[in-house]
Amino acid sequence: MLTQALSKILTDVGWITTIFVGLLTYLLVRHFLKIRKYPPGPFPLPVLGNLLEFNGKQPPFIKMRDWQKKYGPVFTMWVGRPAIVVNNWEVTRDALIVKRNEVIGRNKTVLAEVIKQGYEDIVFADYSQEWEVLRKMAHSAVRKYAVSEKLAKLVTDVVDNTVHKMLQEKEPFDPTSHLYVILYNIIASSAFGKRYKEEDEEYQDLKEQSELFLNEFGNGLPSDFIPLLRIFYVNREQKLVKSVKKFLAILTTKIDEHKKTYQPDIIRDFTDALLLARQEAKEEGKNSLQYLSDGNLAQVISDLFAAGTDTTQMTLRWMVLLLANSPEVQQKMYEEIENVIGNRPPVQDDKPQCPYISAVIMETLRFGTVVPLGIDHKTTCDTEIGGHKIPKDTMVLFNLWAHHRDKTYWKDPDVFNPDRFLTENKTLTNERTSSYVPFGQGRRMCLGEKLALADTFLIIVRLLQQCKFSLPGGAGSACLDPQPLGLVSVPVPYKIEVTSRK
Ligand code: HEM
Repeated sequence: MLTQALSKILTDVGWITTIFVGLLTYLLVRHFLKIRKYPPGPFPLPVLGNLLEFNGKQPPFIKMRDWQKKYGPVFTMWVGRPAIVVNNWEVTRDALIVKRNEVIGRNKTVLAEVIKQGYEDIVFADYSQEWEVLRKMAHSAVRKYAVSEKLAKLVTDVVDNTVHKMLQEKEPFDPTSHLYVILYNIIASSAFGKRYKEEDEEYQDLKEQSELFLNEFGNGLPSDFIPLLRIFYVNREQKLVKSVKKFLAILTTKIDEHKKTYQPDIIRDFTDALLLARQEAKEEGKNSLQYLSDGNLAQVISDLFAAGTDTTQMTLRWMVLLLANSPEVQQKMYEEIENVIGNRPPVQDDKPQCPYISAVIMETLRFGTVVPLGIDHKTTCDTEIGGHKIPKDTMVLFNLWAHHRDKTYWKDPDVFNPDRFLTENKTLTNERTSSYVPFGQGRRMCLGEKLALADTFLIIVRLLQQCKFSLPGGAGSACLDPQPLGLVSVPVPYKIEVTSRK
């Protein structure tokens, strides 16, 4: 009797083991077959993929550049889904310029859906007619503003205010919050004509939402990497929803105020430019009108804030650090300012006469590469990238940081050297040199490039006309590695001393 029962249990256990081993084999074979569809890369664990390799010791974009040495310029990394990583300029050029429309989609993520709140925007919009309409409209508004006289006056005003505050600092200080006020004011003023003081409640509100977004959600939501995690992060998602709604409510109020005072022949800011585009679409019976609801306009302005303030602010953080660390570069810039501009406020037309300053800006954008992985792209059809077949709807990351540190294209890429952008005659080299992509490339390229370059030139000139930056530890004492965490490239926190040039 006992022997019979024991034998039945053993038979059952045998079945259970067989089923378990069978299931495991099936899952493993499926896993291997799935991996084989994409270019080879670091081996992904089931479910977790390669996520555990990003352990905070090294920025992800540097880790991805290092993987390139083993797997080649195009490889697959698994982050909940397969992501094709491109580290090389020739491949990027083929994918984004030659193939034009084949790798310009955006991936659907929980984060993007929360931000969009049911209305399409530009940054997170997949390749569609709606994206094309919104992008074209915003691009034209931003470009017009970048060359307007208003911008030069605004920058002088905002920077002078900040210089006054910086010079009052008694001890070495972190310049981040000062640079933030400058950039926030420039974007807020360009977007809806508002000037803020640091203590203004609305400024604090906007800043709080932006900081929350960058610090807590800048690396995405965990559920976008492992969907099962969504149930554990409900509170975090709610916090984001609350913050996004608060931010959009402020922008909607601004649009409502503008609608009451708007005059088509006096375009005061981006919001007016967007209202004009909508009015024209209505008058001309254009199809695009359906994409220009108040919700869309708020999303577009929100994009300009999100994409425009932190990027330029982080670039200036790199620049101030690099100049404090290299006094000889700072001195050459100052001499060019003295020769070309003197003490009067700078204007856009001064830029062509200042090749050295332009070279410093270009080198800072290369060296810092503040958006090192761009914004993730998605294939819009079955295509080929770097000789590998890639299915439709696959995530593609262009490692812009690796492009800027590629020894094939750059001599001593880890050295900050503005002269690399100057010819022997000290004129600026062709701005579109190979493997130079701080603003991305192709049809998804940054639409704020012109404004960012204009802002950076006007701000740094006005700062250097009045101040000299140095490091408490002296020239050459700076740490020039990016912070190890996160998807943006920012310097490790530093302190500077500022002295008046007067
Ligand atoms: C130094 C400053 C800046 C840098 C380095 C930068 C860089 C970038 C990069 C790398 C992308 C991704 C391109 C891609 O998807 O391939 C991007 C997209 C974008 N940027 Fe910028 N950006 C800067 C400033 C600005 C400014 C000032 C604005 C507007 C006021 C802006 C608006 C946008 C928008 C709307 C997109 C999304 C374009 C699209 O998806 O079609 N950016 N930027």
